[in-house]
Amino acid sequence: MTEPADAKAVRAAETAVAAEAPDGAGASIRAEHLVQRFGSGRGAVLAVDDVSFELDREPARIVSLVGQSGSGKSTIARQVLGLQRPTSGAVTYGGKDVLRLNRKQRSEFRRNVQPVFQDPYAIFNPFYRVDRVFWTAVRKLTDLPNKRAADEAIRDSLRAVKLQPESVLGRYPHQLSGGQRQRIMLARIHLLRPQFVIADEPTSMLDAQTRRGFLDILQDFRVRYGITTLFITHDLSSVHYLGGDIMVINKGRIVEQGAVAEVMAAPSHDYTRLLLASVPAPDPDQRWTERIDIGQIR
Ligand SMILES: Nc1ncnc2c1ncn2[C@@H]1O[C@H](COP(=O)(O)OP(=O)(O)OP(=O)(O)O)[C@@H](O)[C@H]1O
Repeated sequence: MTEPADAKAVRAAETAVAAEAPDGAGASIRAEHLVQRFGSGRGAVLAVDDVSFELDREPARIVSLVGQSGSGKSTIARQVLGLQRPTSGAVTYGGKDVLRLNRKQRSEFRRNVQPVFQDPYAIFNPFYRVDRVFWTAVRKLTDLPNKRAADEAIRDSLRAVKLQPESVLGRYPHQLSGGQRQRIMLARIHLLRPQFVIADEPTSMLDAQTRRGFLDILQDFRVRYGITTLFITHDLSSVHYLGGDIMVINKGRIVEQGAVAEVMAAPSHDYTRLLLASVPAPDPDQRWTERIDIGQIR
């Protein structure tokens, strides 16, 4: 069985050695003129078309990347995580190309930039208890002094995302709900305290109440621990709820960006207006599912 791409990404994020990881304070992530072309000739797809942006640490922010299915969002997430080599352009962390980091810098990057994906089930190995997710992270990415301290930290992290340690530890992934599995990934983030979270459609499989809880935790992490999140979604209701900044992507190009409140109040691009018009209400409990016709928009 081939390993799911998301599991590979989390495993890659765990190849760091904690002892080697300096704190990288103040480092920012920059996407510089990213282009991604898949295939060649008539079948070629231009998935990402000259995309640039910066994710700062101070102040910590939530930056949402919003667009329809196929607009290039996941490709950008993979580029930012160093999992996809751009056709041209680069992603830098602390001023260095993420694909050209030396061992020590890569270790720092892997520790400080953590992914969260849509389907946490793909991350878990069904044959192991969920505890393993934490113990692998503890072993590879933290410098907790002993087993007891690690166990306490894991339990703290579970409580921080409103999970009862006793009701999840010792269980297998299939014995938990989708919302619980996704919270476990948040608990893992809480344990690791990275500088950045790259969250690719993390809430699209969750019901309304669980989704709201998830968004509240991301916000809490920003305020409490200064974690900046790139929140990738096609759900404008969640973006409205989160606030912060928004980048709107259409056919691989960022067509509009700015503060969520401003862009939503006065969108300047036709595509953003269409997206907004299709939202039933700016409330994460009312999910945005309608398909819109973007054929005319450039
Ligand atoms: N490895 C690949 N090989 C070929 N084409 C690809 C590959 N990955 C993505 N694409 C294409 O690139 C375009 C952008 O895909 P991407 O997954 O980045 O979009 P997305 O906005 O994340 O979509 P969704 O919201 O459905 O996940 C799509 O046309 C997709 O088919």
